[in-house]
Amino acid sequence: MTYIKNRLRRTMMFVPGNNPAMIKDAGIYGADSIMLDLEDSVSLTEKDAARLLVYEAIKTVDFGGSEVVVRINGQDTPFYQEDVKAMVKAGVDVIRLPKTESADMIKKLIADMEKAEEEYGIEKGSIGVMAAIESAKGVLNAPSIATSTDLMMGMALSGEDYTSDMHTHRYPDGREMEFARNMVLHSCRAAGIYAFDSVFSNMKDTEGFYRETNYIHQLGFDGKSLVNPRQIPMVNKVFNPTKEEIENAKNVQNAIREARAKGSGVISMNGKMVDKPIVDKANRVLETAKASNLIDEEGNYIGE
Ligand SMILES: CC(C)(COP(=O)(O)OP(=O)(O)OC[C@H]1O[C@@H](n2cnc3c(N)ncnc32)[C@H](O)[C@@H]1OP(=O)(O)O)[C@@H](O)C(=O)NCCC(=O)NCCSC(=O)C[C@@](O)(CC(=O)O)C(=O)O
Ligand SMILES: [Mg+2]
Repeated sequence: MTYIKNRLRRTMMFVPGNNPAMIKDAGIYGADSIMLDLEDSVSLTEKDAARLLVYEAIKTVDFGGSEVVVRINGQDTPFYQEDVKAMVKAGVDVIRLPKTESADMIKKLIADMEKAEEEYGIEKGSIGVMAAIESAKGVLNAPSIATSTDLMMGMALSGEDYTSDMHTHRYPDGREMEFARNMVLHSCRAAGIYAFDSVFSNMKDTEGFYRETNYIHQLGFDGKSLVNPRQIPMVNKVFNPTKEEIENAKNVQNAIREARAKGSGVISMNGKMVDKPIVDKANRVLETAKASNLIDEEGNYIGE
């Protein structure tokens, strides 16, 4: 496996690293990324067993088209060093560092990965990293964390630990996470990396899940961390462009082509101005549609 810098990353599903049944079938649900977890879903007594299981799984399980990410244990734990070594040796796509609070923590991770890469003869730079932002300190340092290494694939806001650190809870309107969401998102956009929103832990609250997913899609996040396969189609429904949006994007491209042929960079389409930023947005809609297999090579709609 090798880390791919640019790809579709709408859904990143946590899979407990000590659950062989869940790990074995994780690839069938069509998540863009599967995140095998060695941290908080694994009890202290199971840490070594989970590391071995995840190592074997990366080597042997077919995860379909999903990218494989592993959330290792934090740098303040006795499990961290072994986790880094084992995941580098296994050749995981991306390592996710939990509870990241500074650029120095990422620099330490990179140094430890490089040591392991040398030891096991793995190509340097073939494994990406991502940072989970889970505290006030992490949020305030998000801009420097985002730019701490060229191998940074993205950052995720971790709503459960973050709201605990802030002495609050998760509320339906999400106001308690407004500042953190905007800090993480702006840091990611400025650094040109992916931005992931938090898990939504109440599996029964479908309405709440849709409300939150629509909200973070509107803000500009690339995707969301998930805890259950039932959440995958719901996120895709929100993030995938509709047939109407795809048709509109194609019309924008045609309109600007026409305008440029006449020597202009701006044109009116159905009473709305079309210029460069509108064209950039239309291009992004069509790139997402293509990556999600909603249009074919010629741009014809083939989605459901
Ligand atoms: C929540 C629940 C117990 C519900 O169980 P249920 O039994 O009700 O699920 P059902 O829907 O009935 O399952 C139907 C079928 O799907 C299979 N299936 C279910 N879930 C699957 C899955 N995840 N992967 C593969 N397969 C799965 C299941 O095996 C069954 O298969 P089958 O029997 O064959 O039909 C279960 O989903 C689960 O354990 N989730 C993962 C929880 C987890 O990892 N938490 C830690 C990460 S968060 C954190 O740490 C906070 C954070 O750090 C986050 C941050 O940093 O972002 C922060 O601070 O915010
Ligand atoms: Mg957490």
